[in-house]
Amino acid sequence: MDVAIVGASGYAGGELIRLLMTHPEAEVTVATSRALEGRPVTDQHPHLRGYTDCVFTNPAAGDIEADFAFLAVPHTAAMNYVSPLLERGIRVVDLSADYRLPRDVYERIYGVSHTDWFEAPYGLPEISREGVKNARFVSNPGCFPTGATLAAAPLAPHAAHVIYDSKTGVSGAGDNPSATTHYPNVADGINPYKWTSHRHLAEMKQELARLGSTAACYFTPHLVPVNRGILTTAHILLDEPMGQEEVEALYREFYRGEYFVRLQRPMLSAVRGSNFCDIAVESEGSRVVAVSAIDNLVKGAAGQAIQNMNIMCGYAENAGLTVPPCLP
Ligand SMILES: NC(=O)C1=CN([C@@H]2O[C@H](COP(=O)(O)OP(=O)(O)OC[C@H]3O[C@@H](n4cnc5c(N)ncnc54)[C@H](OP(=O)(O)O)[C@@H]3O)[C@@H](O)[C@H]2O)C=CC1
Ligand SMILES: CC(=O)N[C@@H](CCC(=O)OP(=O)(O)O)C(=O)O
Repeated sequence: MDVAIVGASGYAGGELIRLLMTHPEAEVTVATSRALEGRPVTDQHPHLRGYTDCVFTNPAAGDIEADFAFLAVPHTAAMNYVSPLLERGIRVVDLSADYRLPRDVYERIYGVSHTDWFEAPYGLPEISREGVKNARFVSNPGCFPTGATLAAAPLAPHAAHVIYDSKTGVSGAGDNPSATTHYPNVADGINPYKWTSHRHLAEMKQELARLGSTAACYFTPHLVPVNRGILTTAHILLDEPMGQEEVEALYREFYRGEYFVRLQRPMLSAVRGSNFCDIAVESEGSRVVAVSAIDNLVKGAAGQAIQNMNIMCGYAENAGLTVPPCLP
């Protein structure tokens, strides 16, 4: 199957190329970048030298030739590609935020008008796999909502309040340098940002509701001096107290058979480069602390997008996603 990656020069696009190299059914035949048109992909992604001869191109949306396309471009850019691709029979996973929320919520939170909105399945397979099967278009979740929702999901129907506290690596901000990501501003520090107003909060609320929860939901992210990974501590305040054994049994049952969820002590280094989400829980009665670790560029972006492609196309769900993590 020929695969196009739109936005292939970015961090998420680079990860799509890397991971798809080991996919038995998919081959990257189109890698787009406006700024790097005509340059070898390995100029931007030198770690892939020897693995690909691809050259960046810059086709119009209606001229992209492929069986499947990933959109790894910023929100507001993705919405220009979806319909032209679908109209030509190309299946699509969008990694941006453009189709994750109802239109009015999206427009309010992102402060833009959506020019091509329609409802799309939300591709967090461990929660909503059925909607992804046989879909022609899937919206890939945000990185924070992925780790947060997976941490709290088994307890969602029993929760009165869910407070997510996340630590994220700097690659979450993409490869465009800024004052926020400038080395001296990140190194040796832990910086909370958007304490009560991060744009991913709406997605977190949406996913708790999908799980049958009426819990109030709060979220504060922190930038930490690591390249990759999101560690989320979910404080789940329960309606009724629950003991440790009961909580552990609930998580084991909820995630039974889920290849990408491992119930073990979460460490960013133990999931790095992989599509795993590691989760552990501890109960103190009416509060359960659930901690998850993901790689923001893999389970939080490119890996989950490939997982969705696999489900959409009927491939093994872990095809192209079996390379072990790279601790330390
Ligand atoms: N980084 C992360 O951890 C995560 C990212 N995402 C989402 O994935 C998408 C990509 O993120 P990331 O890789 O970090 O971003 P980067 O900034 O690293 O890369 C963006 C890519 O999109 C291209 N691009 C930018 N603007 C446009 C445009 N208007 N039209 C077409 N192409 C464009 C860029 O190349 P060029 O300018 O040369 O065309 C580049 O290839 C974003 O929507 C992001 O929110 C989702 C989850 C996690
Ligand atoms: C460190 C950092 O800046 N992280 C980004 C993560 C957002 C992201 O990746 O965007 P998606 O909505 O596509 O998931 C942020 O907090 O905005």
